[in-house]
Amino acid sequence: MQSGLFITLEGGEGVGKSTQLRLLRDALQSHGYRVLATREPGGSAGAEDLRQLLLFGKNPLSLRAEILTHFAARFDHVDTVIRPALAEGQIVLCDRFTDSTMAYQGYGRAEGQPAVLDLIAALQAQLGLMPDMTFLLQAPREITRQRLAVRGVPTDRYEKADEAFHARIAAGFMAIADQQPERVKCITTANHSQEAVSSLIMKEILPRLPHV
Ligand SMILES: Nc1ncnc2c1ncn2[C@@H]1O[C@H](COP(=O)(O)OP(=O)(O)O)[C@@H](O)[C@H]1O
Ligand SMILES: Cc1cn([C@H]2C[C@H](O)[C@@H](COP(=O)(O)OP(=O)(O)O)O2)c(=O)[nH]c1=O
Repeated sequence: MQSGLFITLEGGEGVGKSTQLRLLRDALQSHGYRVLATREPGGSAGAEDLRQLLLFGKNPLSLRAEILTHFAARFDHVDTVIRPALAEGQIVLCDRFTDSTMAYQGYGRAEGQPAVLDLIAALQAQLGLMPDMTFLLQAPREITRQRLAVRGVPTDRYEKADEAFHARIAAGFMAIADQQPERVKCITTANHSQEAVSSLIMKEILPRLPHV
């Protein structure tokens, strides 16, 4: 039985997800909550092995193989890390989840082909765990490109993809937010200061928190 709260952060690369995850973890811990901060692809020992393959594998995978590998990692992460933490009443903060598979593989690589979106939705249904809240961080691509340039040269498979791919991903995330407005909150000012973004997110989370 789930009794904790499952919160995910989504958006393109460099939009500030990892930064916000840390700030939220610290803020929630200072309110006395037990928090697990994790990420995808990865987050469990087995899933971290699959992350290496997905991001840095020498050979490309076919689209469906790539989707299934993201989900293989996700099932391990959910089964061995996320679900046990939620069962203990922890707040789980996760950097990316199934919305990223929809956006990157479904809308980015498959350009929104219905059969591919259906496959991802079916795998998500099998997983049987949806985030309680998702924050979609959005900032102009020019800003995130500058941030990534400071962070270093593009390294993994996805960061190296062309601009049209990244535009489809951004549109894909917006489509998901339009379809599920109750769950997905858009943070359209992710280019503002880290503190401003964090307090906006905390304002949304606070009413949903259990009493400590
Ligand atoms: N609100 C912000 N304003 C300016 N720089 C930021 C902000 N949030 C994050 N950064 C910087 O941008 C870069 C990418 O942030 P990061 O949190 O790693 O993004 P993501 O996890 O979405 O890829 C990092 O160098 C980080 O310090
Ligand atoms: C979870 C997930 C991630 N990805 C991609 C998005 C990112 O480019 C990459 C994860 O790399 P990561 O370095 O964690 O991303 P970021 O720089 O945004 O913090 O994997 C998918 O394509 N599908 C997925 O299901």
